[in-house]
Formats: sequence, C-alpha cells, structure tokens
Amino acid sequence: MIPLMIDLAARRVVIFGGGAVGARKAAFFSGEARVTVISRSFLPALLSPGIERIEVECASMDESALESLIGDAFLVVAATSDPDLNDRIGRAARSAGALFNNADGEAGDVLVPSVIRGERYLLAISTGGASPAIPRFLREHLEAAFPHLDAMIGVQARLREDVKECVGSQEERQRILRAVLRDPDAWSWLSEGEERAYQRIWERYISGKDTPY
Ligand SMILES: C[C@@]1(CC(=O)O)c2cc3[nH]c(cc4nc(cc5[nH]c(cc(n2)[C@H]1CCC(=O)O)[C@@](C)(CC(=O)O)[C@@H]5CCC(=O)O)C(CC(=O)O)=C4CCC(=O)O)c(CCC(=O)O)c3CC(=O)O
Ligand SMILES: NC(=O)C1=CN([C@@H]2O[C@H](COP(=O)(O)OP(=O)(O)OC[C@H]3O[C@@H](n4cnc5c(N)ncnc54)[C@H](O)[C@@H]3O)[C@@H](O)[C@H]2O)C=CC1
Repeated sequence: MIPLMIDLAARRVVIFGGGAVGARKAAFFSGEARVTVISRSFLPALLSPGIERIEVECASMDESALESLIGDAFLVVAATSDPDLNDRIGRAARSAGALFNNADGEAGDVLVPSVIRGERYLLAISTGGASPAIPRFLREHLEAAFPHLDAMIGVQARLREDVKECVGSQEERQRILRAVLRDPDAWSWLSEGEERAYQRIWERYISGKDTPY
C-alpha cells in the first residue's frame, strides 16, 4: 500500500454499520465528503443533519441489492459487526467500482490511518492493520510532544525567507534552520506566541553575538 492525500469534496462515502466504528468513520469523512450511513440501528452521534441515514436490515441482501444501495459512491466502508456481511459489501463495492475499506473482515483496498492535522501540516500514521493501537498511541504521543508544531512551521517558513537576505551561504542557512528545530528554548518560546518567539529566535541566531549552533 502507498499513502495518498485525496480530495473528497463532493464525493459520496457510504458507510455500512451505525455503531461506534461506523460513527468514528462517519466523523472522519463528513468533514469533507457527502456521507450516507446504512444500518439497522444508529448511535446518537450519527443523528446529525449533515449525515444521510438509511435504516435497513442487510443480512439477507445479495450483492446486487447491496450494489444498488452503494450507487455512485467513491468509497464504501463496511463497519457492521458481521464480518461475512462486511466481505459481501466489499464484493459489491468492487462491482460498483468504488474503493473499499473493511473495519472487520477481509482487507479492502483502503485503510483509515490515525491523523494529526494542523493548519499547516497533515500526518497520517498506519501499521497496515497489524496493530491499530499503535497509530493511536503515536498520535497521542506526538500531539502531546509538539503542541506548537503549527507555530514552528510558521516561524521556519518566515525564517527561511529572512535568512536568505542576510546569510550568504546555503549550508549556513540550513544549519540555522536545523539548530532552531533542535533548540528546546525555541519550542518553549512558541507558547508566548509566534511573533515573540520569532523575535527571540532572531536575536539568538542572527542578530546576537553568541550563536550556539
Ligand atoms: C485494519 C483497520 C481497518 C480500518 O478500519 O481501516 C482496523 C481494523 C481493526 N481495528 C480494531 C481495533 C482497534 N482499532 C483501534 C483504533 C483505530 N483503528 C484504526 C484503523 C484501523 N483499524 C485500520 C488499520 C489501521 C492501521 O493499523 O494502520 C484507526 C487508526 C483509524 C480509525 O478507525 O479511525 C483508529 C485509531 C484512531 C485514533 O485514535 O487516532 C483501536 C485502539 C483504540 O481505539 O484504543 C482498537 C483496539 C485495540 C486493537 O485491537 O489494536 C479491530 C478489532 C480487533 C478485535 O476484534 O479485537 C479491527 C478489525 C481487525 O483487526 O480485523
Ligand atoms: N476498524 C476499526 O477501527 C475497528 C473495528 N472493530 C470491529 O468493527 C466492527 C463494528 O464495531 P462496532 O461499531 O463497535 O460494533 P457495533 O455492534 O456497535 O455496531 C455494528 C453496527 O452494525 C449494524 N449492523 C450489524 N448487522 C447489520 C445488518 N445485518 N444490517 C444492518 N445493519 C447491521 C448494527 O445495527 C450496528 O449499528 C466489529 O466487528 C469490531 O470488531 C472494532 C474496533 C475498531
């Protein structure tokens, strides 16, 4: 498998199963795509107006009945508690030409990763299905370790432009940018705001006499 960033705006995502897993997948996709959840029951989290619901029992449905429920979906998620049904949904998704993610059953062609998103970055973490607890663990760890990652990206973006004006050598510019990233003070200054942190970093690395890198 290879990672891709996909624009799902205006695409339809059909999720089978209205339990905790279906609700989590619906929350993941509904920020961008048009989401339909098909299930015989729905958790309250799925009752929001942005999500279309179709209440139906799928146990006795054959592949062509499932395929007509899938319609023109771009991606189908099977998140029912019945792995055999999930696998049947997968075959119907393929016949309908849709991508398929299976929450429980035979692997589909899409996995949902753990996601860490800021204004200026997006990280997706996967173990390829071997241990879903690990991506969650790493997400929580990274979120706690880098609470100011967005601000640091802002500082780096500005600094890399500004040092071009006053530092002649490319190697030296690279050294400065990397030293700032390794500097625990630079990260802690970010809690005072991006502008204040930038000033302190500039003093330490550019206008100050003692350059510690
Ligand atoms: C294959 C995959 C299919 C898919 O859904 O795409 C899949 C499958 C299964 N997960 C199961 C269990 C758990 N899933 C989680 C959590 C997450 N699972 C997610 C993705 C994936 N899960 C895909 C592969 C991802 C990868 O490894 O790269 C995340 C990343 C994204 C999301 O779903 O939103 C989300 C974390 C989001 C976050 O918080 O950041 C936890 C941890 C927890 O919640 O604490 C547990 C309990 C601990 C454990 O079992 O590890 C079981 C039942 C096993 C059983 O029967 O016991 C199956 C079915 C099976 O294994 O067959
Ligand atoms: N991929 C993942 O991240 C995870 C997957 N799982 C697995 O995913 C599956 C779903 O988990 P939960 O949401 O917690 O289960 P759940 O039992 O809370 O929800 C299942 C949903 O599927 C619906 N459903 C089941 N059979 C149906 C049928 N014949 N017709 C129509 N609707 C039907 C139920 O009404 C319910 O809304 C389980 O098999 C579980 O082991 C569990 C944890 C994480």
